[in-house]
Amino acid sequence: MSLLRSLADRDRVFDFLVPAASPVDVRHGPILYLEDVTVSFDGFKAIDGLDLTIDDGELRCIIGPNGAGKTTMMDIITGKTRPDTGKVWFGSRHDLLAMNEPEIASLGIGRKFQKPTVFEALSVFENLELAMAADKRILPTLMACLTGEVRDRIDEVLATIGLAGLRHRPAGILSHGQKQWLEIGMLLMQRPRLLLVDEPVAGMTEQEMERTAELLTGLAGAGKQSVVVVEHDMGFVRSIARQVTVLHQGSVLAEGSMDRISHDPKVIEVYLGAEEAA
Ligand SMILES: Nc1ncnc2c1ncn2[C@@H]1O[C@H](COP(=O)(O)OP(=O)(O)OP(=O)(O)O)[C@@H](O)[C@H]1O
Repeated sequence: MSLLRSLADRDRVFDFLVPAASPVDVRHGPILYLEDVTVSFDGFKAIDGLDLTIDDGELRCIIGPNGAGKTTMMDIITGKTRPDTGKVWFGSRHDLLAMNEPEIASLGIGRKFQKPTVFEALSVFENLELAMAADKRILPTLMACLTGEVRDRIDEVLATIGLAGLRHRPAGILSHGQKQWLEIGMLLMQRPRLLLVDEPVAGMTEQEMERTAELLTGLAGAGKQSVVVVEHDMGFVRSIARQVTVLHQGSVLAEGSMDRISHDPKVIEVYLGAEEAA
């Protein structure tokens, strides 16, 4: 019972809890499109005329000072926060502003929050099994015999996240970094098209950071999913970024390669100067 209760309590929306949706259409455009999005909290504009385009298969880093609106932007994409104005589209078929949080998750938008929330008493394998998208209801998922297809998918994900050797160990014994990879693996079980990842390397060792860089670049490189990473660690951003978007006061201050961004006087003034001084 406690397992079912913890499932219901979690921030994350599991794909198997909601009906399947029609696939994203990226034949003629980006996978994610935000136009002139604005949201106010008690008169304060946390997001102010935000435009953002993410191409299919892209790995994008979002940086910006505290309070720039990064988390609010993720909340808008996943349906947690409803903007006052603007457009938010997933491919050319799905208007995300017309959908609720579980519906958006079922489209294949997975979100990884900063803190890992794996089920510590379950094994690594069982955590992945639980996250499997094959069955849409909880109880049959927990009780069903594993099909070969599910086992294959779990093996594939275990190899991707580098935890194959720990498959039968309880998730509770994993290091912080390994828990983060397991949670990314749980999202991958649902075969997402877009992964939103919030500060993945906070609290990680250098080695874990390197492994996480390989994991995220590999996911986007394989072309099966697009990845949006919000991160403060500039060394990590430098190691993975192709395109970087800098948010400031709820809108885009600058966008481009890491090299271009790090020489932009506006970015240095509001963000990089402060980061390097810290
Ligand atoms: N529910 C809310 N009610 C009131 N104000 C909010 C709410 N959520 C966010 N804000 C405000 O909106 C602004 C943007 O916050 P947000 O958390 O999106 O920034 P951030 O870029 O993610 O910051 P950080 O890097 O510190 O996580 C902040 O000034 C914050 O205080």
